[in-house]
Amino acid sequence: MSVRDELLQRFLDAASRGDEEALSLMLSQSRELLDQRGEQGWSALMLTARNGHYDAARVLLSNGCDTSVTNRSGQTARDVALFWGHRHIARLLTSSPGHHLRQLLPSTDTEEPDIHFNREILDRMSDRRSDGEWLASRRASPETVFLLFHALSPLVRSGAEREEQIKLCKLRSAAVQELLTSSRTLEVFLGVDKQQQQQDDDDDGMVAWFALSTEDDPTQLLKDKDPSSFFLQEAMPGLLRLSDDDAGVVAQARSVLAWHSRYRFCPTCGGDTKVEEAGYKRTCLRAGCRSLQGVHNTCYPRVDPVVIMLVLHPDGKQCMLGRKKIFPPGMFSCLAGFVEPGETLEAAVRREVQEESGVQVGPVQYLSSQAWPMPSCLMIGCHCVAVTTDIKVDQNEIEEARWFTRQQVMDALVKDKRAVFIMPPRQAIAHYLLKHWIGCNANL
Ligand SMILES: NC(=O)c1ccc[n+]([C@@H]2O[C@H](COP(=O)([O-])OP(=O)(O)OC[C@H]3O[C@@H](n4cnc5c(N)ncnc54)[C@H](O)[C@@H]3O)[C@@H](O)[C@H]2O)c1
Ligand SMILES: [Mg+2]
Ligand SMILES: [Mg+2]
Ligand SMILES: [Mg+2]
Ligand SMILES: [Zn+2]
Repeated sequence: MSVRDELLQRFLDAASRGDEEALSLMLSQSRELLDQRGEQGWSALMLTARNGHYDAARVLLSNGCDTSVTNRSGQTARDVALFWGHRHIARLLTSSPGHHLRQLLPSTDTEEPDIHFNREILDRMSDRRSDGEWLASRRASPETVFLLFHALSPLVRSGAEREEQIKLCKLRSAAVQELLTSSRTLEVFLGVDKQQQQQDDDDDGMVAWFALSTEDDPTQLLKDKDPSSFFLQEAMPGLLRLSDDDAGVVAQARSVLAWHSRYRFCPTCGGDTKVEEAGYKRTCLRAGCRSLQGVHNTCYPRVDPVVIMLVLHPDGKQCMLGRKKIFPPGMFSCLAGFVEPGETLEAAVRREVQEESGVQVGPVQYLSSQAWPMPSCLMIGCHCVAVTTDIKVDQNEIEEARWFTRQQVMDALVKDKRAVFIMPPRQAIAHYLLKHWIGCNANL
């Protein structure tokens, strides 16, 4: 008997005996044993079904075992379980493949999280974007709010309540007259204040917000404005210091402005473009350009979908987190990656996890999303369950990845002195994915 045959025989014997520990141990060393069949064409799952070993069958299922495999008589493990009267095992095997892994996913019937960048205090009123007359009246109104940006950085001042907090400078019409008429200014209509709108549904009562991006020398500009104001230096972590209300507006404004700065010329023919729809469209000026026919998505602000996922261990007790070299020391976070063309979210999750950690993923479940304006990502937050557990990181993308227990995540969350890692900041959806997983455990 070859070494391989001997190993398989030992694995099948463990299944016949219902020895869960031996099964788990052998699978952690050689996963390919999982669906292999012995001399009679019987797989380990069929043997647990034959002998009524419910827990051992669960171990095999939680490792992603294939329930559709048949023996030489064409019976599946479920057929075997029914024949020998083990109805509870038959029921276990009736569920769809991956059912047991799926049970490890936390519940999704929660409120939409109010995380940083996600709050919408403005009604975007896209139907007004082409209403020149209305826009002009809003521009001239003394109530209107103008946010100033330079090189994608908003004009801010230090918050009064907490030192680390910063506030957007909300300028009025009189303060921006010169900027409004300058060819070096780009204007984007952001929307109208929702709260105000509820109180007063008259058109003139609406408080409109605009973003103005200027190419003028910022030091010169600041001289005659509020001396305590400044253009925020680093987007990260700078933008995380904004209040939730301000952050939501900046997510919208900064992403649209970033698109303008990257798409000045027509991506189809390289021609000059003009800005339309109050900053929401760039149209090619070259007659006959293909971008003028049909809907061309390069004419509109772009969003890059990114999947971000908390990978759960098949034992349900651990999760995988990784570190990029640029992270602050000690910080670990969820893996993430850009969705590629022609890919579903689930496929993107599986591919990115496999690329970055070498771990294979089974079921994937969407939880919630977050706007991430650096420059224009949409973070799509998911939980997923691994079907393999050996980590082999791609050093180009990730410095290190590890499995952490629930307790270790709890310790990091409450910043306990026993904490072995630092959580991603509360403003990141990664933080929320971790918190949600922890929260779903009734024992904690
Ligand atoms: N909010 C959060 O909690 C959070 C956490 C992690 C990452 N993020 C954001 O998600 C983004 C993507 O994560 P990642 O860097 O791990 O992605 P990733 O794993 O796909 O790797 C990024 C690299 O892939 C390449 N790439 C492939 N497609 C790309 C595309 N469409 N645009 C740009 N680069 C592309 C580039 O070389 C880039 O350096 C990050 O830039 C970051 O801003 C947010
Ligand atoms: Mg990647
Ligand atoms: Mg990545
Ligand atoms: Mg990628
Ligand atoms: Zn063109």
